[in-house]
Amino acid sequence: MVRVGIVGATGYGGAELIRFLAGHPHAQIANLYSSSSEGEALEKTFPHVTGLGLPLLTAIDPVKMGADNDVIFLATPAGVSAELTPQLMEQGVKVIDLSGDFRLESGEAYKTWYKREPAPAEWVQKAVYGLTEWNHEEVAGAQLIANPGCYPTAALLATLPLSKSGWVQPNSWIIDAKSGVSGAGRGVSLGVHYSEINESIHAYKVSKHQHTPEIEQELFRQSGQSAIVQFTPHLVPMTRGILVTAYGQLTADVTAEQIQELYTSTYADKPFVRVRPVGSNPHTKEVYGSNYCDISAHVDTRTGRVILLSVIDNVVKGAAGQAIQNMNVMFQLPENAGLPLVPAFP
Ligand SMILES: NC(=O)C1=CN([C@@H]2O[C@H](COP(=O)(O)OP(=O)(O)OC[C@H]3O[C@@H](n4cnc5c(N)ncnc54)[C@H](OP(=O)(O)O)[C@@H]3O)[C@@H](O)[C@H]2O)C=CC1
Ligand SMILES: CC(=O)N[C@@H](CCC(=O)OP(=O)(O)O)C(=O)O
Repeated sequence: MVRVGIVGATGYGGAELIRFLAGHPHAQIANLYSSSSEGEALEKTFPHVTGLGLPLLTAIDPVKMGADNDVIFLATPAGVSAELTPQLMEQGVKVIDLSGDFRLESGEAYKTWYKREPAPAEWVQKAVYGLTEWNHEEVAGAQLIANPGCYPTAALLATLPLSKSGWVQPNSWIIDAKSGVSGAGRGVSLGVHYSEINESIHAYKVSKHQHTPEIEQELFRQSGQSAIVQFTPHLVPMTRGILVTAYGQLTADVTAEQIQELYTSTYADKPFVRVRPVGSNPHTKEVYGSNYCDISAHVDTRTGRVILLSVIDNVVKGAAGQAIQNMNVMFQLPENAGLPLVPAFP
């Protein structure tokens, strides 16, 4: 059994890690760490985990944590893992970071978009970007995984096959995205106050969102062509789910059926990407609570654009589910071990 430690267990990412790991056939929750609730039972924060026999929350002590776990998930805010990770890795333990601290290769870019100091470059270099479907081999050999951001997961799985094919002008991508409120985490603020967001929708961080350079970096890494993307996130009054609508200018007369064929073959052996029929419109509810990313393609012959639709559950494929998928690959376990295959519907 893989011994798992979770830092940030009292947050949404932590709660979802526990939901999947509690039923994982090859992993056991060995330690739960908290910076605020040391000595408490997690049931006090999350009654929904009552009866799982979880360990009590203990204090974060990076010097001890390496020996007590085979892998540690860091489901913590930006800046925390930059500090903890080097100390943990020096003890040989594997680390899967759900935050953005190790995703951007450029420290300058991190500073610009996250508005804080980057992790030391020598540690950032050790990180493998954990978009499992595209980096399987590197993930298998990694000690440190930078788990992708929620929006980049939905956007990259949708745009990468076409970016690589050369059928779309690289600088033409426009990525319009909508997210449920759990994407902002469990912390309370006016921006997620029920009466301010319910029955309303708004864009935020227009042209300034920290996932923009992450999407551009990975489009370049996988396709070899640099791309400047226009990315606009929106907050919608639902709990979970992301819908990405990606528009790209086609360079050739390509039909939706040809694009469908490209996507079907690209993702043929990938258990968590479902290519939906040409012209269909996936709903976030159809992946709710699951690790799936569902993608469909439309072609508008009038404008010469492809329109890709991509849906995920932000806390699952966008965070905890993908993190466990990466753990499975790192420990040579079945890629879907512990991850539910059928979404909760309705
Ligand atoms: N929610 C989502 O859909 C997604 C989130 N992410 C990223 O994953 C990470 C976790 O997100 P999420 O679970 O939503 O966030 P939450 O705010 O829900 O939880 C974060 C947890 O981190 C712990 N924490 C806070 N400050 C510190 C600190 N200084 N040192 C150690 N631990 C701390 C807290 O637990 P305690 O007080 O017990 O220590 C808290 O419960 C974030 O980086 C987020 O950006 C990525 C993709 C999607
Ligand atoms: C709805 C909402 O607020 N979503 C968050 C998701 C980003 C996130 O989780 O942060 P990192 O991926 O950078 O760690 C946001 O837009 O900032």
